[in-house]
Amino acid sequence: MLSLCTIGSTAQQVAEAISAVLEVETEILAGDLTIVAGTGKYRELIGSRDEEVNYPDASYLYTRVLKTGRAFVVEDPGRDPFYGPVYLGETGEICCPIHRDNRIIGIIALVAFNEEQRKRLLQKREQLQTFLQHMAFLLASRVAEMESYSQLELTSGKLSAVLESIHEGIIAVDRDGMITHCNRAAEKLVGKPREEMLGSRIDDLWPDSPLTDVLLTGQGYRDREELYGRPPEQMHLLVTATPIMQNSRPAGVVASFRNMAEVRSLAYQLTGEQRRLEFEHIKGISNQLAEVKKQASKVAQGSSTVLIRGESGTGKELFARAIHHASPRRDRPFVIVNCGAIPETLLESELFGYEEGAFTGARRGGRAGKFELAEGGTIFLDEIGDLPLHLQVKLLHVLQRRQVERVGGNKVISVNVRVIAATHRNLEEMCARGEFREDLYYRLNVIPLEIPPLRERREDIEILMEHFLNKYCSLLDKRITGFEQDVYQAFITYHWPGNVRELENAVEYAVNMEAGPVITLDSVPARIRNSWLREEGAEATLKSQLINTEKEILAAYLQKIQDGTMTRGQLAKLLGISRITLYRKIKEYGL
Ligand SMILES: Nc1ncnc2c1ncn2[C@@H]1O[C@H](COP(=O)(O)OP(=O)(O)OP(=O)(O)O)[C@@H](O)[C@H]1O
Repeated sequence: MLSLCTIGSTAQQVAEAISAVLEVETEILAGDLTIVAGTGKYRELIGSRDEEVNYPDASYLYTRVLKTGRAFVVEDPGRDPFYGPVYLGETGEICCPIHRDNRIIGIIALVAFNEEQRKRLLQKREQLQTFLQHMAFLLASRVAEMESYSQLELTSGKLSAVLESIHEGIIAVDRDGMITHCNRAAEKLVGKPREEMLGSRIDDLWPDSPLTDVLLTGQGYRDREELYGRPPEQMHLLVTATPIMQNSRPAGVVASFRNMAEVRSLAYQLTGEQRRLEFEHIKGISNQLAEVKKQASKVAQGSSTVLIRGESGTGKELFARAIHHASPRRDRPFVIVNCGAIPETLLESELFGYEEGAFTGARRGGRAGKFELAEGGTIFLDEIGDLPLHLQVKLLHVLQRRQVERVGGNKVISVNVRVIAATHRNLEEMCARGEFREDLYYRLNVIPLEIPPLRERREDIEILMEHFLNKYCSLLDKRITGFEQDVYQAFITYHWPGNVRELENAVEYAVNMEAGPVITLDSVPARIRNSWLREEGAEATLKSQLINTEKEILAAYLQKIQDGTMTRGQLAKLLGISRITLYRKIKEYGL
């Protein structure tokens, strides 16, 4: 609660006005007996404390006023037992407490310093006491007023600290649409200093602003997407507008808004794909793979469109992710659209979004497309060869103008998105057959990257096997240390039509099946095992043919030894082998 000291100048004006009219001196004291205002001899004492405070135990006059809350009249200070020291030459006094909310916050006193003044006081003592009570009430009201004002100031200070600290832009307008408040975030989003905004009309700042409707109807709304400005500087905002009602009529509107791209980016960070993928996560030691990685990391820095070609499962998506995460867009969304997996009827709205009422079942308020969701980041258009012709035209427009138009709408939304497309199909042949637009092909093929199939880089197989073995052992909580030699051979010779994806699946299968400490041929998928056994079978036949031939040759010569036409030593020499080897072979073949 504020003290009387806070209204010192008002109290002084009151004291002087009273003295001027009544021709006696006036003294006003706070609850701790500090002299707040005074006339005559008291004027010099303002700010000091009344002499009475030096007699704290005595029930002197002012202490009694404060304790009892009553008014007192002192007819003769020198003889009054409660008056205390008459140190200024007082001859008479009327004093009255100043109440505020059941508490006494001070005293107001009329003091006589000569006989004439004393008479004047005592003659009209009743009226003067009532008068003092009114003055006391006036002073107390002023203190209350000051208190409300300082509370208001405090609240308003807190409120503006809150407004300044939030990330949302805030703009408030009065009933005439004049901007009365705005915060730092609003200055940043709108791109104008607050001095320019305050006092100007919202319509001038934001033509066709939705806030004008709220002023008219008194109906606010939450989280509605609105466009601010004109392309190319147009901004896509998420706005909440709340009317300020007074006597059931809108007296103003407060709008809070955020940049849609930031909202999405936040949503992406909180809920979306977080997997960061770097080039070092793309495993392999082949020169071919190293070359593609080198090219990809070079192009990552720019924002040109990339077209990744390669058979299914070669790692096209992996490369797209690595490019995004090595690029300056790494903290923005990486959005994937598989053009081959989404039904043609849905693909358009998936890519470009739709407006409310665009078709039956369209969501209220419409929905943003993947291009908008990727704002500031990268969109990965997988299986681009499957994009229907009519969407190829639309995509071409988006790539040329960097703007999207939602299905069923006429708003044009600027987008800043890097495009990485991928396909396993032969786009040149498709162009020749008229299935793929040539102009789009050239737009996409700015930076081509070709990932060779696994069978053309067999050096990568062993390292990939070990990489996936570690991955699935930790996922499945298994302790398998490696592969049997046969399994390596089987994997290296297999033709891998499904590329790395097939290899990954094969290792996952084997880790699941294997009960021992190393992966054996029995645990690998049958198609890989059988393919290997067939190869091994072919090898075995050749070996056995050689053995048979060797056997036949040896048998023929042994006949000569039996005939006595040749000795064993001569035969060994003739065949170019040692006598010991000859004996071993005779024994081995049972000759
Ligand atoms: N070099 C590599 N190192 C580690 N993992 C890889 C590698 N190449 C591919 N993979 C893995 O193989 C699987 C298939 O890769 P990805 O999906 O990138 O292939 P894709 O070419 O995009 O396939 P599709 O054309 O069928 O979409 C993924 O699980 C990926 O993590």
